Amino acid sequence: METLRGLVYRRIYSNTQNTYCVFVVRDYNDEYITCTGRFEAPKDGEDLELKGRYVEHEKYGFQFDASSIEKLKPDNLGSARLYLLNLGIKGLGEKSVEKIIDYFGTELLDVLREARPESIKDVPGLRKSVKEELFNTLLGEGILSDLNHFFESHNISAKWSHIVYTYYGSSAVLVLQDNPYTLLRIAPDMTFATADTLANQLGIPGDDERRLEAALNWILRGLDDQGHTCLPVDELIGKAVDVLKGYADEFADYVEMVIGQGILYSTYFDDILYIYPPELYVAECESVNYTKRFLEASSPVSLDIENFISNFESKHEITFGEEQKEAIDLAFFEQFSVITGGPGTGKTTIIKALVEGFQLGGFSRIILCAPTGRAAKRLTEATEYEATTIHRLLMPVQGSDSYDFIKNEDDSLEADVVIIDEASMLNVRLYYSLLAAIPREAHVIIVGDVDQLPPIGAGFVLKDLLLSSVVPYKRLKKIYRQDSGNSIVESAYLINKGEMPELESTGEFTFVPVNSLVGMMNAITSIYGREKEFVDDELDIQIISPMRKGKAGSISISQYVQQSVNPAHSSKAEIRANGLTYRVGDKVIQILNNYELEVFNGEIGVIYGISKTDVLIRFIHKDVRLSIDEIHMIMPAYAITVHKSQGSEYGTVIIPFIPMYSNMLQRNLLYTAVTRAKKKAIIIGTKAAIERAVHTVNIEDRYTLFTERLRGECDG
Ligand SMILES: Nc1ncnc2c1ncn2[C@@H]1O[C@H](COP(=O)(O)OP(=O)(O)OP(=O)(O)O)[C@@H](O)[C@H]1O
Repeated sequence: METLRGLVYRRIYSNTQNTYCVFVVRDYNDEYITCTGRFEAPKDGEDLELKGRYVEHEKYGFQFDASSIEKLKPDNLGSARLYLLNLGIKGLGEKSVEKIIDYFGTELLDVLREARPESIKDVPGLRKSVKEELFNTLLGEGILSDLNHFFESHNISAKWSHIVYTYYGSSAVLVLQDNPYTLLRIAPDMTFATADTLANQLGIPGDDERRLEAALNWILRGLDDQGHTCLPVDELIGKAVDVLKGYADEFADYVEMVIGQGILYSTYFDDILYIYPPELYVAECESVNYTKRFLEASSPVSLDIENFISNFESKHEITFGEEQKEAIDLAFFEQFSVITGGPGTGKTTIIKALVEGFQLGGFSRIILCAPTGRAAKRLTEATEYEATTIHRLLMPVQGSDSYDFIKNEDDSLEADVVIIDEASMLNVRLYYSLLAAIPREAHVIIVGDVDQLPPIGAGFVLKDLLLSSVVPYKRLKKIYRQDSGNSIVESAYLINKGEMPELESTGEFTFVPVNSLVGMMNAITSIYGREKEFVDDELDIQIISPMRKGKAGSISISQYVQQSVNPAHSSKAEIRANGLTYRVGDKVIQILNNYELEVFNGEIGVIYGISKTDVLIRFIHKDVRLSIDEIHMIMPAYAITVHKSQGSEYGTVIIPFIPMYSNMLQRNLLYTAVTRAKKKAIIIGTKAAIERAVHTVNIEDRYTLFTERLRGECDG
C-alpha cells in the first residue's frame, strides 16, 4: 500500500449513491495527481492523506486508486483557519473562525488534532446552531479517522468506514470490535469471508456464537432470491459447513439453541425440520391463514348466473364453453377461487364477465389488479374497467422494506371483489401483503397461467394453491384465440407439452436461423429496425433475452441495438453513467421501485429529455423527471430478460435463442417468452437451442410448506 499526501486541487466527479469519486490532488512536490476512490468526495482545498496504489488506467492514464482517505489535521493556525472554513458549515464564516482562533490561540491545533470537539462549545460569541454543527462535524471527523485506522490496521479496505459511522456514530469502532460480523448486516457489498478475516484477526474463535449466528443469517438471507421460504436443516448445515469451513456440530447445536429460544423459526414436517427466516415464516403462515379465512367465508352473490351468462353472451356475441361457464360459476359461488389456463383460453374474457356480473349482483366495489403496469394496462383495455398494479393498490411505505404497505389489515382496501391477474408472478410476500389488505367479506379471484416461469422471490403461490386441492379452481384447456396470434398460441402449447413447434420463416411465429453471436446481433438489429416501422409505439416491440449478463445478455444486446436504432447525434442529448450511455429516444426500464415518483420495478419508458441534472422519461402511465443521482434506477431496455418480461405482453417479441444461453435454455423460459407476443414472435437462434429448451424441464424445486399448511398437514 502506498501513501499520497496533498491538497485537493479540484473535484471532478462524485456519485452520491455509491460514493465513487474522482478528484485531483496537488501533492507536496506540486505534482497534480488524479485520484479515485469509494468514499464521500473530499472538498477543494482539503489536506489529505490517501492510502492506495498508483495504477495506469487504459483510458485516463496514471492515477492513484485510493482505498482510504484521511483528512489531515492542520499544523499551523493558517491551515487551521482554512480547515475550519472548508468544513462547509453554514454560518461558520471568516468572522466566526476568527473568534475561535482568538479564543483558543495555538491550542486550537491540539483541539483539532486530538479531536476534542466538546471545548468548541465554550467559544463565546458563536451562534448555538453553528457550535452544534461544528461539534458534530469534528466529532464525526474524529470517529471516521478512528474507523479508517481500525480497518487499515487489519488490512481491510476502509471504504466501509462511512457506512459504519452512519449506523453507529461514536460507538462505531466499539461495535466492530465487539462483533465484526455486524458489517454483513449494514454493508450490502460485504462478504462473509472479509468479515470473517476481520473477526479472525480480532481473535474471535471459529466456534464463537457470533460467528455461527452470522453464518446462519448469511445463508438465510439468500433464500428469498433462490425462491425458497425455508431450508431443510441438513441442507442448512451443509451450506454452513461451506461458509464456516467446518464446525458442523457446533453449528447444529447453535441452531437447536436458537430454535429453543424462539429466535429462529422452524417447522417439523414428514420427519424433516425446516428452518425459516422470520419474515418468510410469517409471510407463509399468514398467507395460509388469510387464504383459509376466505375459504371459510361465504357472501353469496344475488345473481341468476345462468341468466346473466346468456345475456352476456348475446351482448358480446360470444358463446362460452362449458369449462369457461364453470369458471364463472365458481368465481361467483365461492368466496375464494383460482382460474388457470394458457394463452387464449379466455381468462381475460371471463374477468370481463365477472366484472359485469358482480356489478349486477350488487357488488359495486370491484378491484382489478396485476403485478405489472403493462398487465394492468392490458386488463383495463380488455375489460373496459380500470385495473391497477398491486404496488399502487397497496401503497408502499416510502423508504421502507419493499413489502411494507400503507394498506394492510388495519387499513384495508375498500372492496367487495378483488380479481388478481397474472398471478403466476405472485411470490409469497406479495401475496401475503395483498391478502392482508383485502376485507374479510370480499370475493377473491386469482387468475393466471401456472406454466409460466415461477415468480421472482420466495414461493410459487399459484402453483401451491392449485396443488393443495383444498382451493376451488378451474383449469381452462380449450383455446379460443382465432384472430391474430393463433399460431403463436399453438406453438406455445407445443413447447409446453415438450414438443417442437413448426419453425417457419414467415408468419406470426417465425424462426430466423443464425450460426454465430455476431450473426445473431446483426439479425436482431435489422429485424428490430424493420419491425419498428410497422408499429405506432416502439414500446410494442420488445427483445426478450434469456439472460441479463454476458455477451448475449440483455445489457449487451441493448447496447448493440442502441448503436443502430438510436445512434449518437448532435441534436440528441446524452449522458454516460455506470458505463452505459443514455440518449434521448432510448428505451429504458426501471429496475428499482421509486416510491416517490411512483414508478416501479419492471416499467418501461422512453427518454425524451436529458439535462445536466435530470433525465426525463415517458412511462406508460406518466412522465417522470429522474435526477442524475437516481440514474442507477434505470437500465437500457431495447432488450430485457424473460424474467423481467413476465406479466407483460407486446405486439412483437424478438427472442434471441442460441446455445450460448446454456443452462437458461429451459421449457418454461421459452414458453414464457413466446407467450409475451400478441401478434408476432420471432426467434433468432438455432434449432438445437430450441430443442434443448423444449426438452429441458426446470426441475429446480422451491422449498416451501405452503401447500402442506393449507391442507392442514403441518402447523405454524
Ligand atoms: N367462448 C369463446 N368463444 C369465442 N371466442 C372466445 C371465447 N372465449 C374467448 N374468446 C376469444 O379468444 C381470445 C382470447 O381470449 P382471452 O384474451 O380472454 O384469453 P386469455 O386467456 O386472457 O389469453 P391471453 O392471456 O393470451 O390474452 C379473445 O379474442 C377472445 O375474445
